[in-house]
Amino acid sequence: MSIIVANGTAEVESNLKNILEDVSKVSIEEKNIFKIGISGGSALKYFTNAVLAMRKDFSKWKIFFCDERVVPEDSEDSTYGTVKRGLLMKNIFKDEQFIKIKPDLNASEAAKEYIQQMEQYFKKGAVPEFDVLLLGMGPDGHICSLFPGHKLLDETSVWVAPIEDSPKPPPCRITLTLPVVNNARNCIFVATGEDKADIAKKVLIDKDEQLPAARVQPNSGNLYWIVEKAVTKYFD
Ligand SMILES: O=C(O)[C@H](O)[C@@H](O)[C@H](O)[C@H](O)COP(=O)(O)O
Repeated sequence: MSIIVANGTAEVESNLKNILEDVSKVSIEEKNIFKIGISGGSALKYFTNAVLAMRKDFSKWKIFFCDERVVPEDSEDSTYGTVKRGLLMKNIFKDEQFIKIKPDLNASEAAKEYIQQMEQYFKKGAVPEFDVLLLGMGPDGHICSLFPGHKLLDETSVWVAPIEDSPKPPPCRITLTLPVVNNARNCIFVATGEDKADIAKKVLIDKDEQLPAARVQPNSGNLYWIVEKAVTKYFD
């Protein structure tokens, strides 16, 4: 695990940019495609700024969602909608580069349909191997839409699961499951702000596996934590 301590959010973004440039280059050289899963919240903002600073050819990128809220695309809660209102409109990506949910379905149908879309990009019968999963961590230690104490944390039978009782609104979502998260070639967390200091200590120092973020332990991939200095306040 690499913990990268950044002085401020601009340094968070530049570290993220550097890692994404390196790993996307390797993936495209090896396989002619780069498959990344992105999260909502502040991670999405840092992703957007890192991408805007790159000024490169993104045509080989395919962008998936680590989780998504089952809401219409024009809702402020839609992660894809937020991307669409930002990066797409700046003509950085084409709409077809995004693998997105069908928001008219219910959560259960949307999760199944998302798996079918993923099957076009990952080997059938094997756990999908993302090149990068970009993860945020909630103040309760959640990742994707996998919340502490929720039964979905133990879900191993599907790549993508529905959730209809998310403790954080909106309640209906789909989420990658932990076996998929841990099979990624690179998991990159971004965590900023002093309000993440307490939970970051529990996850990174105490390694409390009740917390979803502490259960991100890639099988053979790399794990990066890009954290602002304030997040490491209780590390000593
Ligand atoms: O679907 C969601 O509710 C968010 O995407 C959520 O999972 C987010 O990633 C974390 O809460 C961290 O968000 P912040 O970094 O903004 O605190």
